Amino acid sequence: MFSTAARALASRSLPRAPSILPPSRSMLTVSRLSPSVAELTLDKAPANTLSLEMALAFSAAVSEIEADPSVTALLLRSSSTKIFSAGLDISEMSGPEPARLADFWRAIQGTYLSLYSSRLATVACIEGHAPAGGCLLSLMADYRIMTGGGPRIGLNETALGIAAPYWLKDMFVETVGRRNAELALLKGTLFTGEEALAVGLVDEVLPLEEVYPRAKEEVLKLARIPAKGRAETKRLLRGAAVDELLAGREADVAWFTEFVLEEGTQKGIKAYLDSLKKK
Ligand SMILES: CC/C=C\C/C=C\C/C=C\C/C=C/C(=O)SCCNC(=O)CCNC(=O)[C@H](O)C(C)(C)COP(=O)(O)OP(=O)(O)OC[C@H]1O[C@@H](n2cnc3c(N)ncnc32)[C@H](O)[C@@H]1OP(=O)(O)O
Repeated sequence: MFSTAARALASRSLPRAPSILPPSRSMLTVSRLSPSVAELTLDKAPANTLSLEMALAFSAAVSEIEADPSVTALLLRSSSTKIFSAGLDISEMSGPEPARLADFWRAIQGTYLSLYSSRLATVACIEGHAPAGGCLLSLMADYRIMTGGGPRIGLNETALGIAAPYWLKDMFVETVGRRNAELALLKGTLFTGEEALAVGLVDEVLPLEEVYPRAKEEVLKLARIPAKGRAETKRLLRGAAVDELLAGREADVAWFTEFVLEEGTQKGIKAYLDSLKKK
């Protein structure tokens, strides 16, 4: 839906190095809920983490769905009801090879550029946990429906000793408002569904068994809204944020790689990864 030039710039900046594996579709499945509604299911056990390959596969799948003019809406979900996505694959950032680390971040930027700027009506069906990069995936959708009670969602980067990039922080601020965002980002809060609803991070909270049926109902409803007006409205709402990242993409890559490669960050990442594995 954004300008052809912006699109071309976005795709030209995606990793093209021969060392990068082609996007694998085994981590994702794409199906149809109706002739005009696609369903994209994250299916990378055990936690739907965003590795380089997963991030590339995600953007490629969104672009392919968008390229079909008969599709007007997209439902994003996970094959697991326990974990929507555990966020960035931390092993990508532990002792990384710098060129791959830079490609990894370009691919993460690419997930944002593909879905946040999509002409499609998008609904995130969040049945399980969605911390950090998992929250990022859901924030890019137009509407979020989450399970109440158990799973958590939010940007917990600060609690991990890191910071969310400005474009993720901005999307969070746009969604929950400045003060709620400051409180949550500075503490690294992970919200229950009910708490997330109270700050506007999600739009509906339901018992697990009702989340997917309701998400389907909503996406089928959104698919009926006239596509052109909706796409232009999304461009007016989100175009400036997307263009800002497109213009400063490599500076953002430099920020991320420098931060991750620092000795202190590396120690923290290794300790966190070990703690996850020992759980
Ligand atoms: C550290 C980054 C450094 C610098 C980055 C700088 C800027 C970028 C900033 C922001 C963008 C976003 C960042 C992120 O997304 S960082 C990742 C944040 N994610 C988390 O903190 C979640 C970690 N996971 C969990 O808390 C739990 O797994 C969860 C509650 C989601 C589910 O719990 P459950 O008990 O059901 O499963 P587990 O046994 O814990 O996990 C299963 C399996 O998966 C592995 N796992 C989980 N999460 C990750 C991950 N994010 N990366 C890699 N691996 C992960 C876990 O170790 C288990 O593996 P195994 O023991 O081998 O089965």
